[in-house]
Amino acid sequence: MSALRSLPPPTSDEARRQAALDAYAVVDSVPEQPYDDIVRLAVTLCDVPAAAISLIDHDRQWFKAQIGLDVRETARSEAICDRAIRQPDRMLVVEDLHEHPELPQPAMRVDGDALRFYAGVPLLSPDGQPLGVVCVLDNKPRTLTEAQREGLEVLARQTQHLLELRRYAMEQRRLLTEREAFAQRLEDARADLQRRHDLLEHRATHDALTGLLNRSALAQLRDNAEAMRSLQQAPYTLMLLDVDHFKDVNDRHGHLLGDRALRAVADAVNASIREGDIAVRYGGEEFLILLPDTRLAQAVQVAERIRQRIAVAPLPFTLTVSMGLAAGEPTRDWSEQVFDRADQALYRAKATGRNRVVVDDTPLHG
Ligand SMILES: Nc1nc2c(ncn2[C@@H]2O[C@H](COP(=O)(O)OP(=O)(O)OP(=O)(O)O)[C@@H](O)[C@H]2O)c(=O)[nH]1
Repeated sequence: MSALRSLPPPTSDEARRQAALDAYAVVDSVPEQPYDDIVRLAVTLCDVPAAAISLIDHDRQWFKAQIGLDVRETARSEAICDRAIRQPDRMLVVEDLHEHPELPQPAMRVDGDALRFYAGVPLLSPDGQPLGVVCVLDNKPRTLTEAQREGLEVLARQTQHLLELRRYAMEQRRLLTEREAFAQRLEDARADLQRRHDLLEHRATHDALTGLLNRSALAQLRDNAEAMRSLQQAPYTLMLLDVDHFKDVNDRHGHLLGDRALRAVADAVNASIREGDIAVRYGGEEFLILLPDTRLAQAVQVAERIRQRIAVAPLPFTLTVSMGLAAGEPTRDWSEQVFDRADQALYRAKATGRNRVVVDDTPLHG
């Protein structure tokens, strides 16, 4: 039985049909067991030597699964399946192809012989676009029983389900990838924000010229529980360092070299102190260095190292500094009294000739 004379022309909106097929990304995919099982069932059900799931892709038909055929694809022009999708709501049955010279006579062989019998049920997308066909084929004329027709229609519906599952899984993967990309963008933005925050915080607490802590960071020291604990548990030393005749350095060598000299002081300080010590650019050419858990005698050695490093700093002139040191008691606040004593020591270092380290009341070097 066939209804060939009433077949409509090729589907008018081929672009939409092709787009519907493309959405499954199934053409040229690897063989898959569930589709192979369907053609195996079709062969058994209809008692034929060949069956296929054919998808009409541009100018070819491509078999997602097939049994009994000698090719994996053919030109669309010789595909009876292409005729079948022109009446998407019905099964196309050609009982004997020899009686229909108006139909393509495919070159492919069915179990070694020319194709004679064809029955195909169109596969539709949910919005009714014909994608291809589940078909059974034989190399001799024949017909299908009602039960076989119904069974073939069931297999076509199962194939459609498989295709929908495939599209659903792809969509899920796409959404997952999108979500991961979004989460990554969020994480990047968070990290960027953190970097900016860190940078701002660094700028707010560090001196731009020397990279040492600035005075406002020193003011925040009282809020730093760890730093305060170390000052409250062991003797510490406070040092004040002031560059000698720095006004002359600027006047004679210019501000740029003056800046370089301040960086050289910072380098010398950094190279002489240990982790946990606190170095602050306290004013223009004044530096404050806090050495937790350090007795005065040790601190004097550190101060001497700083002074000597500065004396040999790679500058086009000799730079000297004066330093005043005072001991801090763990039970006492480090601020006013200790600072005042260190300041007085510094004053004495200046007054007694500069380029020296003075401890509280006693000049140790000069
Ligand atoms: N190049 C440069 N100079 C600075 C900076 N901050 C402060 N100064 C200069 O440091 C000089 C400090 O001079 P004074 O306070 O008179 O002290 P001094 O010349 O070092 O003399 P003594 O401390 O008595 O040895 C001033 O000329 C300031 O302009 C800075 O960031 N860069």
